[in-house]
Amino acid sequence: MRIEISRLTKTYRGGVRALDGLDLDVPTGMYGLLGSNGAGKTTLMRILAGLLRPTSGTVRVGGHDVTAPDGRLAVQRELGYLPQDLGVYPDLTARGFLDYIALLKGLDSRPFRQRRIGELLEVVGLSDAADRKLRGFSGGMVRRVGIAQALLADPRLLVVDEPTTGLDPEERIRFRTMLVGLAGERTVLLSTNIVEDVAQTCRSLAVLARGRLVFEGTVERLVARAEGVVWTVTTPGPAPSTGRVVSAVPDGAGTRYRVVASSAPEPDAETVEPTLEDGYLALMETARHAS
Ligand SMILES: Nc1ncnc2c1ncn2[C@@H]1O[C@H](COP(=O)(O)OP(=O)(O)OP(=O)(O)O)[C@@H](O)[C@H]1O
Repeated sequence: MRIEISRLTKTYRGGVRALDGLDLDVPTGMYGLLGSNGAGKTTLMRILAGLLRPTSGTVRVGGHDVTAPDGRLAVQRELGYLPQDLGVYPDLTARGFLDYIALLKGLDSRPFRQRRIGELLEVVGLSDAADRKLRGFSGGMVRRVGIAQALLADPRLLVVDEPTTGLDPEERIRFRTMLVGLAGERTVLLSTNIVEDVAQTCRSLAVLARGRLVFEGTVERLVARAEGVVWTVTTPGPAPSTGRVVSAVPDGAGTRYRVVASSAPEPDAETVEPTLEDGYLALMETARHAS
């Protein structure tokens, strides 16, 4: 299910311009949306979900215009949304909570709800915990309940906003692998500020900075942005003063620095293969200097 965004602007009351003339096409499959804090990701997700009106511009999801009342209803039927701050009722069980949300979504038939909820608990790997109260769930388990509620109406578009923040490494990996499994025929739009999550799950991505699109394309293309500008150097002295230090690891009597810089940060620095994180940092450096 394709998302077509054209000249999208959102200015909040008070004057903050969260989206500034955004043009973006999102294809079917798993798609990453990266950006630092305040870049406009949540604003975009909320507009897609029909929860927030843009100031101007158009957003079409599967051909329906989200900004028109008819279109918004059509899109809401096709879209599942996991917000950053999904509130759950700690005294409900996972099954009870999903049943409650299903009723709110208008799934009136009890046998249908029971069957659907059973299937979804299986999909998100929570069948064994289905009748436990949410109070005792880990962060990753709560997010998986969140995905299950987003999938209740079997949407063709799944929008997930920073779902792995605060999860431990194993939960993060399990969660993002589950998202890949859900992509297939669906579009899964994964908004995050964790570069590694996109590197491990998406073929293509967009990067936002201050409400503008600063990159759109494949993961390989963003990695290539850092070709020839990632260096390592080991020194007993302080960190190199040019470029952006990506990592600093104690190494013998000194420290091994990984640096993104347009020229060698030290005479004996050597270039290394870039990662997506390096590509992202190189891009952000360029975007910062351009503004
Ligand atoms: N309701 C609001 N009223 C006024 N300004 C807002 C509101 N919501 C967001 N903003 C501002 O809009 C900008 C974009 O915020 P948004 O939450 O969309 O960014 P984000 O990329 O999701 O950030 P984060 O990664 O921190 O969640 C920020 O400057 C933010 O302070």
